[in-house]
Amino acid sequence: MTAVQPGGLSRRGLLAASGAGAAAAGGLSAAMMLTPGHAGATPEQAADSPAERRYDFRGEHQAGITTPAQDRMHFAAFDMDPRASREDLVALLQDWTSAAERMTDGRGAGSLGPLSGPYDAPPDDTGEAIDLPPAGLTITFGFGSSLFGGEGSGKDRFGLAARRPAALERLPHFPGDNLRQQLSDGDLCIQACSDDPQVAVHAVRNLTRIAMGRAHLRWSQLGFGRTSSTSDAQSTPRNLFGFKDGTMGLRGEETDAIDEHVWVSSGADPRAEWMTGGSYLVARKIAMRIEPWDRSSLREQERVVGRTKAEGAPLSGGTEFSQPDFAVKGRGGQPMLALGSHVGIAHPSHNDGVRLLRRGYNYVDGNDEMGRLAAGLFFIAFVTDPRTHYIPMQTKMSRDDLMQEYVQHVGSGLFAVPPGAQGDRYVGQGLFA
Ligand SMILES: C=CC1=C(C)c2cc3[nH]c(cc4nc(cc5[nH]c(cc1n2)c(C)c5CCC(=O)O)C(CCC(=O)O)=C4C)c(C)c3C=C
Ligand SMILES: [Fe+2]
Repeated sequence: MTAVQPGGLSRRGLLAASGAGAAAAGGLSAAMMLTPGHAGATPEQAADSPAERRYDFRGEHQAGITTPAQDRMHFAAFDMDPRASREDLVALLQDWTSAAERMTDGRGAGSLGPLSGPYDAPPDDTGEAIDLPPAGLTITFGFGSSLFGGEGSGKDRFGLAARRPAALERLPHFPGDNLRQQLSDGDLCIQACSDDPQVAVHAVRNLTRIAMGRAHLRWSQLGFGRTSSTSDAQSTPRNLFGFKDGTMGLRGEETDAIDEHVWVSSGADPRAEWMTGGSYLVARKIAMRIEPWDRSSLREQERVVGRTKAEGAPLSGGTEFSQPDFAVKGRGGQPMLALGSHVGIAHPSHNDGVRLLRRGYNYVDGNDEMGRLAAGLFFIAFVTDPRTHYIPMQTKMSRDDLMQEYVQHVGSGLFAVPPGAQGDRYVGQGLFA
């Protein structure tokens, strides 16, 4: 996904152009006072300044997948309202498409903006992003299996059962899972990522407002501090265990590997040809047992991860980006890098060559009544097929991963992410053709 030249009227431009305070005081529609023009970044600034960076919403694939992972995330899952029809669903996706296109371009969610329109009506944007550039905002939409009805998901309310992808089943129960229904599943999902948390929250808030009467929030999660790198240009961040995370993640620049492991190819599922160019989003809310971890020795922590805490190098030797060597033996003939370490379990050589495009975030939801941090990792991966690229690896992890002692999966969701909306199409339009 490339950063694009800004177009249209930015939020900052809107404020400047509208003379909003005066308009409001005089009871005028500030929309009438707008003049064309743009006060946003030049392409050079867009390239140089993370705050001014913007990504085109439209394209072959949805943004927010191979886009360089931003630092903040707001993820939200929605259920359709009980009385909503297929026409309501289509209209919602059309409205979400136009709002997402506007907001990722740094404009308000609606055409009038936060300070315009009839004085006696609610503004079509909530306003907390006035003056804020998009900071690389991407908005990515997905469909949950319950949207399609049939096969255990109830009535086919939207006439979609025949087009449900075979890969879009509810994820199975894994040993050790302690899933809460109020943190799992959903008919629809939105992943909003930005380098500014207020911009990501503004996007989800406005999309939720737009959905009113058609769909409602089921659960949501804020994330800070990416735990992955999806571009060669990014340095490796650290997770809440204090380890570098994302060293071996798939990078957007590896286009052949991305085609193989991330995008759904034509012919992959005759029933769901509409998914060509799309992907599957696996979301797992993973609580981390921070206090026991903090009381464990550095030796134990490195043994569990399989990498050094300082540099993130495999325990078999080398530097951060050296390949692990599981044959290297240490004292007493024991492998330097335990096969049960997290890296040992997850390495492609032990998973039929599978690689994941991970896009997770740290989270802290305050603390529990015992004074323990309610913290963890909101794991997101985009995969070509969860049946080959997630379920087998998670099955092994939940059984054999040394890290399992320090984590517990509490939320879960699998969503079909349609290809990007091109031309004047709306996101997911192929599903309704
Ligand atoms: C099923 C997939 C995975 C889950 C769930 C998962 C949770 C999880 N991971 C860490 C920390 C690290 N993971 C690292 C590497 C790594 N993890 C997965 C998959 C899952 N992780 C993969 C495929 C890999 C790459 C393996 C490889 O190719 O070698 C690392 C090492 C650094 C890196 O390569 O990114 C760390 C650290 C936590 C804390 C966590 C759940 C809370
Ligand atoms: Fe991992």
